[in-house]
Amino acid sequence: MKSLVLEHLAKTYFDPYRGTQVEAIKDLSLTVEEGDFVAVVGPSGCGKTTVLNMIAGFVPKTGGRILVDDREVSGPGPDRGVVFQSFALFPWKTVRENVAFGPKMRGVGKVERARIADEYLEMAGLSHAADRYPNELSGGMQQRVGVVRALANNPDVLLMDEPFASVDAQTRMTLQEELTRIWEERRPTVVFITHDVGEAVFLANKVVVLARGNLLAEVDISLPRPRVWDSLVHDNDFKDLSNQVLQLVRSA
Ligand SMILES: Nc1ncnc2c1ncn2[C@@H]1O[C@H](COP(=O)(O)OP(=O)(O)OP(=O)(O)O)[C@@H](O)[C@H]1O
Repeated sequence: MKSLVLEHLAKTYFDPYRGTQVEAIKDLSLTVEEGDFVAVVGPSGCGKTTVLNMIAGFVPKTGGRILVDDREVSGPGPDRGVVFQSFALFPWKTVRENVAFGPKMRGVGKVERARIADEYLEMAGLSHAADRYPNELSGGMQQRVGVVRALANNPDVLLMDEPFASVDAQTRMTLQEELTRIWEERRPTVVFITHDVGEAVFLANKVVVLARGNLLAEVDISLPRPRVWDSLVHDNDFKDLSNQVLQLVRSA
């Protein structure tokens, strides 16, 4: 089953400062199968965030089609969950209320949405923080809440835009391992944008390399799971794949 299909997607911005058009995405076609984990990499300005924002429905496309589960996307919707670099949690709500917010918007009753929130919080090792407020949590914990808040909505596609870029290196590795564990357990369809080639290869089943608004390459990552840094960091296949993707990004 195909969860997400991009067909000849294009985006041209108007740059008001220069008075010129910017072709951010030229002609991009891509299929993401249900339950797949795709990471998108490429040099700064190649159009990664533009693609994600078009899939999310935040930025209107200027050409092509986006299909989620065979339905054409025309704006934001609960079928697509988004996790940003900034945590974007509601500061006046507890962690449990933040996670329960999506189910609440979908009309899920109070008892059931608290149950859903507690289930996801337990999965992310956050049960102890359920009654705390976001400003009482570390950046890494806030980002964990951001991830499970998006998952609790049961989206068809989870869109992640450099979600771990603003936490320290140690926390980032822990979050990457947790995300792979959660993904293996729930198998959501994920599109994950990152600058970090190692992160992309560690997390994904497929790495997509963009270059100047076009698809440059798709690299299958068939490393065994579960993936943990302690073993992968010494793994020759991991090193070879990371080098292959790095060369592609550098040639882009
Ligand atoms: N709102 C906008 N108006 C005009 N041009 C834009 C706008 N947003 C992005 N662009 C341009 O579109 C191109 C792609 O930008 P985008 O942010 O999608 O790239 P990116 O690969 O995500 O970059 P980075 O890795 O630096 O975040 C760039 O040339 C950028 O300057």
